[in-house]
Formats: sequence, C-alpha cells, structure tokens
Amino acid sequence: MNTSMVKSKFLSHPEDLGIVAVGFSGGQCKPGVDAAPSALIESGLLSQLRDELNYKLHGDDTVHSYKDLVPREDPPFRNMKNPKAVSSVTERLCDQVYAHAKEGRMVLTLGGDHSIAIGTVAGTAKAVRERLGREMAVIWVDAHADINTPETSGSGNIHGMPVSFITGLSKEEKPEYFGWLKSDHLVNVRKLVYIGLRDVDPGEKRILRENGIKAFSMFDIDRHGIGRVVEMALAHIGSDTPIHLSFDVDALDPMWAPSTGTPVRGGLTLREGDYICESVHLTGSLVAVDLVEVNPSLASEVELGAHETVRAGFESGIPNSSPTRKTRTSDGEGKAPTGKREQLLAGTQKTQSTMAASSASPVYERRTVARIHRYHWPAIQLNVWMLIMLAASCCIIGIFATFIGVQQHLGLYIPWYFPYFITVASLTIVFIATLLWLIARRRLLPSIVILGSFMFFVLWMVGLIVVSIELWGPVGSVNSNCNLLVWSTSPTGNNQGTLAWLEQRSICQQWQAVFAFALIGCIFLLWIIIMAVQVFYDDA
Ligand SMILES: NC(=[NH2+])NCCC[C@H](N)C(=O)O
Repeated sequence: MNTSMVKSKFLSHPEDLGIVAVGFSGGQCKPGVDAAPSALIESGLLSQLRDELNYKLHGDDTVHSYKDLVPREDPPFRNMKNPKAVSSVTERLCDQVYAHAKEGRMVLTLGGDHSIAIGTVAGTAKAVRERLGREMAVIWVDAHADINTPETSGSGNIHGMPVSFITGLSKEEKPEYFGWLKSDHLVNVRKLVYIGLRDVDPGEKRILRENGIKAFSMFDIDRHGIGRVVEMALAHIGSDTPIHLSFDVDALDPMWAPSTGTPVRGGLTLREGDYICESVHLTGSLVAVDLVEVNPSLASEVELGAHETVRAGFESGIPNSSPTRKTRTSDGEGKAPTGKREQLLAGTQKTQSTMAASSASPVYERRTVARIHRYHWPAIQLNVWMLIMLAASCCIIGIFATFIGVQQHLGLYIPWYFPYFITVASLTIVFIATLLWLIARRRLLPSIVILGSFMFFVLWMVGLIVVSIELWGPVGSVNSNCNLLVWSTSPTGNNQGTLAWLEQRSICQQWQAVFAFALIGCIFLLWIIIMAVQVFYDDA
C-alpha cells in the first residue's frame, strides 16, 4: 500500500503506478533530452517510489527509444520538424499511457521533450472518458505555452505545439501527421490551466486570448503568491474533474533547473514547483503526471547543473507529496522535522555521490504546507435552503410587525415574543447574507455553518415553542378563540359584524402561518446542519 494520506477520487488502484519512460527528443533539435529517463531512474527515482512510498510499479524500467518508429526520411510538413516521427511516437505512447490509465492507476511519464504530452494527454483523456465518463483537466506547468499551431510556430519544433494538438486547435487529417488524434483524445480548452508562463510567442498570446484560456504567468505568481495562484487554478478546474499534470522542468528557474533545452530566467523556485505538485496531489484528483525537458547533457556552464536538474525533476516526479512531517531519527542526524520526500532526497544524495562530485549542494529549506481543504457544497440544495429560510424569516417579520401594529393601535400591551421573533428572523437574514458573502469569497467553511445554524436552531425552537403555546396553550389560547369566533361562526350580510369576522379570521390565519414558518425554519436549520456535517466529512 502506498503511504500517501490523500484519498484518490478517481483512481481505482491508487497504490499502483504505471511508469512510462520515453527516451525521445524529436520534438526539438537539441540532443540529450532523450537521456533524461535513464538519468532519473539512475538517480533512484523508481526504487524510491517502490521502496519508500510503497507504490506498486507497473511497466518496465526500460527506457523506450521508439527507434523503430523514426523514419529515415521525415521532411517538414506544414512547417513541423520531424512530423512523422513525433506523430508515430506519440501515437504509440498514447496507447501505453491509455493501457495504464484504463486500469485505474496513476501514470507517471518521464520524458523526453514536451511534444510527448500529445501522447500522454491523449491516452489519459481517452481512458478517463471511458472509465469515468468525464472530461479531464490539464495543468500545464511551463515557462512556455506550447500552444503554437504549425502555422504560428517560429521554430517549427513540435515541443512548442503539443497543447494546440491536444485541444483540437490544430487539426490534421492524415494519420501519419497526428490524424490519429480523435475527439475522445482531446481536452476542452476550458479545462486547461497554465502556471509559470514567462516566454509566450505573439501567436500564442493571441490563441490564449481568443480561446479565453486560463493562464497564470510569473507575474501572477509575484502578485498573488504561489498559494493563491494554485488555489485559483484548482478552483477554475473544479473539484470533480480528474487532473493530468504536465510538468516541464523549464518552469523552474534556471538556478534550480539549468539543464533544459529552452531555459528562461525568472522562473519558479524549487519550493514553488514542489508546492504546485503537492497541492495538486492533495486534491485527490490527480490521475497522471508528465515530467519533461530534463536534459542532463546541457550542463556546461554550471558544474552541477545536470545533477541539480535531475534532482529537481526527481522531486517533482514523485506523485506523493503528503506534507505530513515526521521526525527523522534513523540515521542519528537531522532531528528537525522532515517529510518523506526530504528523506528520499537525502537518500538519493547519498547514493548519487558520483553525480554530486562536490558536497556544495544547496541546503533546501522546507516549510510545512498547510493542508488545503476544498469543500464541495451541493449548490442546488444550498440555494433552496437560503431561499426558503429567507422566505420564512421575511414572513415572520411581516406578520409579527403587523401584530405589533394592531396591538399598538388598540392600546394593548405587546408580548415579548413579537419583538423576539422579529429580531431572530432579522438576524437569520443577516446570517444568510454572511453565507452569501463567504460563498463569493470561496470561504464557506462547514464549521461556521454548523455553529451558526445550531445557534439559530435553538433561537427558532424557542420561538416555535412559544408560538405553539400561544396557539394551543391551556388558557385563552389563540386557537380556542379562533374556534369560537371564526371557525364555528359564519356571518351574513354586509355589515360591521362581517368585517370584524373577516379581520379576526385573517389574524387566525396569520397565526397559523407563523407556526408553519417557524416549523419550516427549525426543520431547515436542522437540514443545513446535517448538510454541513456531510460536506465536512466529504472533504477529500
Ligand atoms: N516545451 C518547450 N520547451 N517549449 C519551448 C517552445 C519555444 C517556442 N515557443 C517554440 O515554439 O519553439
């Protein structure tokens, strides 16, 4: 069993992990990115996933190079470089990922350049449709939007185009040029979210704008902080949608991940990259992860560049990000609270002393991430509840206000429960307004609802009991008066007696209405308490 504390919403075998290692670099021109899966595996990624996180791994450790699929001749087509190779490799990859995903297990794909996401996303999207009858969302963590069409791309590199193919924005009939992509392989642009953008081509900007695609750039991260950005990204997707996380290591700042084909300065810190993975994992909606664009050979400028990038990738690639902290005492050192993944990293550092030639590797400061609760309120029920409570409160205020008016008019004394119930009903309206405000700010916590509703339940119950005593109580009850003066008599003629009878009858009916609304109020308050308790426990 895996040690993750997160309950998966969409995986039928959350302890299983399908691994696909893709040694392919045809989506761009720099060699070396095809060596990344081996480097990651040599770093101990798979054994750690197996031994430390207790994942049951499926798929072999061998890195697929797809040599058999790369044609000798592969001239550009519609401006795309290596179109046939990328098309056939991604088609094969799609089948591989689909085979894992259809079994209800998480899939981890180690790239490779980012063109391979055409295959991985297509494979999971198809499996999710078949298995769960749902659409899937994609969170694309990257410095680049990778949404060029063959026509808008300046480079012709397909690793800058995968998103346009998996969203259907780029289409091609010919099966050897991505014509194999069918509608069940595609994802809706409304279910696509970017995080980390900072190098977007002009054509891509237009595509993002025209399609209203949700994108959080580095500017947004600077402005709101990573916590709020991830929260907004997840809110956009919604809690009922399986998520495919496609993580390009160039989203990280070159300081952390220098060994990548198209580095762009001003990127995410290692912690921010971690945070994204952790938060997405915590939703329980994660069904697949890609880790791409690690290029161990591009490390000339920074001595430890490759190792750092592999390590950064290694961290991101671990689909267990439970921020539970344990105190590590087994090796006698490091008494500070550290998590499972810190232990993993430390372990990798030890086994990888050959890669880390110097001991000058930076010390990563880790902080505990607060558990994000995402409560899923049943919208229709909540709306019905608010409407009915509002109606009941308003009616009670109206009727008792009229009664006070009548009593004052007749110079009679005003019983305490008239103003009491008016106050309670008014406070109920304020409570509902507060709930609406909390909903708008996405801060509606079950605990607030439970506490508030319980208080109001007690107040309404007191009102209901008093009204019942007045209606049916032993002495001079309203009901017996009504029986005597209204229900047992029927006036005739158009005279003062008839008018008095009509007035008296209206008062009797208003009393009955007050009782009915008080009863409804109590029942509905009880109902929302139950609903809030359910929402509280449903939180994945
Ligand atoms: N996955 C990547 N590293 N993509 C880089 C893309 C760069 C550029 N926008 C292009 O289309 O060529």
